[in-house]
Amino acid sequence: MGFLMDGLDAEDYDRTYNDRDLLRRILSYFRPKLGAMILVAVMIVLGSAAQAAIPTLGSLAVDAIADGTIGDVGWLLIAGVLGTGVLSWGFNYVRQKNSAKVTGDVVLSLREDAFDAVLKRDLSFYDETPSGKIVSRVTSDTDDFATVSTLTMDLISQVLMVGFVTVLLFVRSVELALLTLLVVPVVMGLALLFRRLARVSTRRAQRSLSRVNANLQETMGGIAVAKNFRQEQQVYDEFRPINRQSYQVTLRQGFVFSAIFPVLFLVAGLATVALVRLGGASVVAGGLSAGDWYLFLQGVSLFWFPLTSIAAFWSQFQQGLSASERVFALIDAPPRVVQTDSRPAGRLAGRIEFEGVTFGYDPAHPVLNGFDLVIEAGETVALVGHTGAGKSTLSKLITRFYEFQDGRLLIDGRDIRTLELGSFRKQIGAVPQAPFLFSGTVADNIRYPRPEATDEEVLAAASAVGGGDWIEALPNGLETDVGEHGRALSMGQRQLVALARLLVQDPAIVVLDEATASVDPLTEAQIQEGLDVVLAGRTSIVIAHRLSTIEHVDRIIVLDHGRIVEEGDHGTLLAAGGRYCQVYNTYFRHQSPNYKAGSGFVPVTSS
Ligand SMILES: Nc1ncnc2c1ncn2[C@@H]1O[C@H](COP(=O)(O)OP(=O)(O)OP(=O)(O)O)[C@@H](O)[C@H]1O
Repeated sequence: MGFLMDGLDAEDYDRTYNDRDLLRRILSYFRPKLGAMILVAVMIVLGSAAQAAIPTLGSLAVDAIADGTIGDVGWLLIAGVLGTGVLSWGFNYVRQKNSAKVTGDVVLSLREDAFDAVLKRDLSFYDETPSGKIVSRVTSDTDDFATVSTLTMDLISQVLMVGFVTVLLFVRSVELALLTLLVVPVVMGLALLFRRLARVSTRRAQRSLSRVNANLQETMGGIAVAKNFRQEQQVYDEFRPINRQSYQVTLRQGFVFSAIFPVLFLVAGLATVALVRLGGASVVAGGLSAGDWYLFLQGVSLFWFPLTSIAAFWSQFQQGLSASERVFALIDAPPRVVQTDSRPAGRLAGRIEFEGVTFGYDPAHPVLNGFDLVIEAGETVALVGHTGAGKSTLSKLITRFYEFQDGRLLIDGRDIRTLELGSFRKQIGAVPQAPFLFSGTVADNIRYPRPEATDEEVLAAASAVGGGDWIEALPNGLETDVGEHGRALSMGQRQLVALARLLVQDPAIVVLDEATASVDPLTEAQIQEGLDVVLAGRTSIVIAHRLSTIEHVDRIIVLDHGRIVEEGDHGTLLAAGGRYCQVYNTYFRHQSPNYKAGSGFVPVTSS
């Protein structure tokens, strides 16, 4: 059981809505479709009446055969059955057409709302939630939700038909009708019991499917790396248990669902046997006509079918409900990053001040504890330190990925929480290690932060980076298609595009996570030149991985376990022989042009 349920826990933002709230929320999506739904309801009533009329006509025919009048009324009855059949088809057609439209429209708006909510989520949300799981909520969960509306309409139509049939049965024989109805509470009791089981197993099945999706998504994203390292087998080995878990959980769901029918059919079968026996005896004794008896037997099957499908309905209905719960939870997920005000940031100078900032991804385990740091406007600072020291964490707080728990973070002396996020982010240029390029041309990607930028502005930005020579190396210059995720460009070219993009954005603060991938010396020089141009006049925080960067920045900050252990410029720090030298020996020493294996160590004299 443990293995079976591994990884099927709810997401952080999942919640349980009470039935009333959930229903109210669902109905709010249907309210705009009231007209079409009324039409559907009318068609359901007419269609159900037409369906109930056919066995009645049949029973009249049986009676007519019994009393020998079939020759006179036969054609009339045939015409009646034909007419009712055609009408029934017509009612059904109008109903299906309109209900498909209602369902489609509801899914459309729900999916739009879900996608809108996804776009509004904090960046920490994407840091923590596998994209496959998000995709699954926006696609398959909204689809499952649609089944709720289809099923509800089916249920209403079936309940109505049961109503018509019940009235007919009571008109013919009160005793037999009561006998038929006796079994209803048993069936409904079983259905309700089943409902609880179905809800739990359905939720698990949905979660296991989204786990499969998340795994697939991640695998596809990193397929090149996996293949490079010949890790196909390991990738497969990771997928297998997740897929098997989905199989097991879905199988279990199937077992739960299929268990109910044999039980229900058994109860229904016993009731039919009793009716055949008692009704038959009544016909023989003359208390009931043959036509009535026929109507009862037909009526019972008309009666049972909806009852059993109401029971089955619960399972799918629950599936739809828990899917809608998942979509609403996504839409309602509270933001982590909370602004206390929304004052326009305006053009910032770029002074950044951490004042006693405490932050932990898990608040119980802070990564930063009472952290202080001032970065002056226009200063270029390199953050260095061993892996896990807290370099990315600092940049994620400045870019407002995450909410810190204590202290203050001031930008130009203003509390970062009081700035309107949209205008603040326009002033922040963040460049990740592997810059992401969207499908389209190089020019489209450079223009991305400011779509109204003219061709001249785009060309000027591209030319300013690395002297612009790199554009000539592209097969179609700035019109070169970058391919999916920029795969048609080299790593170095992607970085140059990202730098040109920054120039078009013109932010006051740049947060740059330097690429670790090595590029050829020419591109390296172009990137360095590009950086000089792009960072000039802006406050820059560089998570440094390149020797040429640390040699040129105004100040290097050495971090260790979320604390500043040393700061100063490259020369001074090297001379000091402290913690910086350890970091230098580990990460930067070998990048020197004069490097020979095993050489270039800087002696560490204090730490
Ligand atoms: N999304 C996250 N959730 C939980 N813990 C995290 C998360 N990101 C980072 N951490 C933890 O926070 C600490 C600081 O990580 P951070 O990424 O800031 O280090 P870093 O100095 O940037 O390291 P690297 O050079 O490897 O990127 C580490 O202990 C890390 O495990």
